[in-house]
Amino acid sequence: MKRKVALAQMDIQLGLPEANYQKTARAIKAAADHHADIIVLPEMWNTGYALNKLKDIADNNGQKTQQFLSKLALENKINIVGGSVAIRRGTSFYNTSYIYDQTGQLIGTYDKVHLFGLMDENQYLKAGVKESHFALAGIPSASFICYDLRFPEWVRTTARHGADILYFPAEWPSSRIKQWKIMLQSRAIENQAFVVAVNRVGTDLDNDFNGHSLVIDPLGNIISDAGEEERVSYAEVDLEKLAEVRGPIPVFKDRRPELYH
Ligand SMILES: NC(=O)CCC(=O)C(=O)O
Repeated sequence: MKRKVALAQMDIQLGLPEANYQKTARAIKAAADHHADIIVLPEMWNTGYALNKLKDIADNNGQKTQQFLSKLALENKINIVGGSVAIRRGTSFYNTSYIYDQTGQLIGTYDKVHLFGLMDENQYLKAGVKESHFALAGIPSASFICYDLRFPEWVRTTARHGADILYFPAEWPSSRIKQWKIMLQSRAIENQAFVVAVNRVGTDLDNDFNGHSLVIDPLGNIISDAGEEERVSYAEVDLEKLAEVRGPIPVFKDRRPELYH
């Protein structure tokens, strides 16, 4: 089974949701025109890291984003891993993913579990507490958000329930892009899964972002690197490869969880 994945490596307008919704809609339509099965968006694509303005610009209960993604998924017959958006739920703010299938049904949600202090998330956001599992385009999958990448124990905790593709939407600054690549390759190898990771480009008040959205196979080979420009990039994932990798080295079967503390 093969699937074409589109990676929306976008610039994000800081604190300007309307402009970002419009750009995201264009990216989703472009991916559908290229006959992609799945499109993946970056982290916090509605607001960027305008965290001190969340009271005014966060999406209330994620309602606008949910309607927007559902409609675009259905109209364009495309599966959407909705990166993440800043939302308000009750009196708290979250960094939240919504995942839609191509009929416009919400099939997964995820609140970022590990908040990134260097970008002040811990001052403004509440952390999630749950794993995300979903079957998208017929593929058992799991999603994380950016800094979650640095916690292999969390990725493993989720992946051990079975995930053929691990999604990592991000706003990962260029100063640490070497670490981004190495850790994404590591998560792919150790979990014997494809990794699809979408980073933004552009700048905000504190950071420069240079993309390098990646698709990585279960052996850690980079299948596609979107480079440093704003673009929607495409890659094909061949799920047959999973059995070839997992058969001879069955790491999930060989785990010794009784020894891990
Ligand atoms: N938005 C994020 O979570 C950034 C994480 C990051 O840059 C890191 O180095 O980790």
